[in-house]
Amino acid sequence: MSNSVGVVIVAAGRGTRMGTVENKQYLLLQGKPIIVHTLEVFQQHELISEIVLVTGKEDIERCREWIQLYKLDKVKAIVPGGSERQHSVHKGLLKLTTQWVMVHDGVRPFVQPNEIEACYERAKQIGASVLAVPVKDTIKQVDNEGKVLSTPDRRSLWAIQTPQTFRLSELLDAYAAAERDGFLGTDDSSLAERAGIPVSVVEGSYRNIKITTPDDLDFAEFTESNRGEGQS
Ligand SMILES: Nc1ccn([C@@H]2O[C@H](COP(=O)(O)OP(=O)(O)OP(=O)(O)O)[C@@H](O)[C@H]2O)c(=O)n1
Ligand SMILES: C[C@](O)(CO)[C@H](O)COP(=O)(O)O
Repeated sequence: MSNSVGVVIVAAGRGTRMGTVENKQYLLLQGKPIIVHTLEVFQQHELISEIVLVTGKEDIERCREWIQLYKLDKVKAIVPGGSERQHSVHKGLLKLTTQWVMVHDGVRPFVQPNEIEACYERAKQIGASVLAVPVKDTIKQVDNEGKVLSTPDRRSLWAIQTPQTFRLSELLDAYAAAERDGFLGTDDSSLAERAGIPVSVVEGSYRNIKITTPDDLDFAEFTESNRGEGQS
C-alpha cells in the first residue's frame, strides 16, 4: 500500500467524433485493439501495481477475453462506465486500493514509460500532476457569433493530456465534492483544483494524442508502424 500506484483507464466513451460503427477504443492498430495498446504500457511499467479498466457494460466480456489473451494480469477489475467521462472515472476510482492513482484515457496509447515516471515523481513533490504540452498555435477567445474577444498570452497556455496523478484519498474527496456540487469537468485535475489540491504540469510529448477524430487514426497507424525506428 505504501506509495503504491494504481491506474484507472477509462474506455467507456461512445466516440461520436470518430463516427465509426465500432467504438474507437476497439479499432485495430497494427492488428491489436487500441485499448490493448494502452493497457500494455501500464502493464509493463514497474511502478504500476493495479489497473482498473472502465468500459461500456456490453464490452466487459470481450475486454475480459483480451486481458486473458494479452496476459494483462495487473487488471484487477473491469467496471461499467457512466454517461460522462467524470462518472466513468469515479466508478473506477472506487475499485482501487493503492495510495496513488493515475487516471488515463484508454485512447491515448502513445504515452511513454518515462512520462509515467515523471508524472509520479512530480505528484509526490507537489501533490498532483498532469502531463501536458505548451500550445503551439495562437489561441483566441471567440464569442458565439465568431467575434474575437481576446488573445491570451500563449506562454501561459498548456494543452492537457493524461495521465493525471493524485493521492487516491484526495481525488476521491474531490470527486465526492464535485458530485455534491453538480460540477462537471472535462478532466480530473479540474476537480482537484477546485478542492484546493496543488497541481503541476509535466511537459510531455505532442505524440501522446487522444485518438478523437478520423485524422488521428492516420497519425496513430503511422506512429505504431514506425515504433522502434527512431520514434520515442
Ligand atoms: N462516458 C464516458 C466518456 C468518455 N470516456 C472515456 O474518456 C476518454 C476520453 O474521452 P473522449 O476521447 O472524448 O471519448 P468519447 O467520449 O468516446 O468521444 P466523443 O466525445 O467523440 O463521443 C476515452 O478513453 C473515453 O472512452 C468514458 O470512459 N466514459
Ligand atoms: C482528460 C483529457 O484527455 C485531457 O485532455 C480531456 O479533457 C478529455 O476530454 P474529452 O472532452 O472527453 O475529450
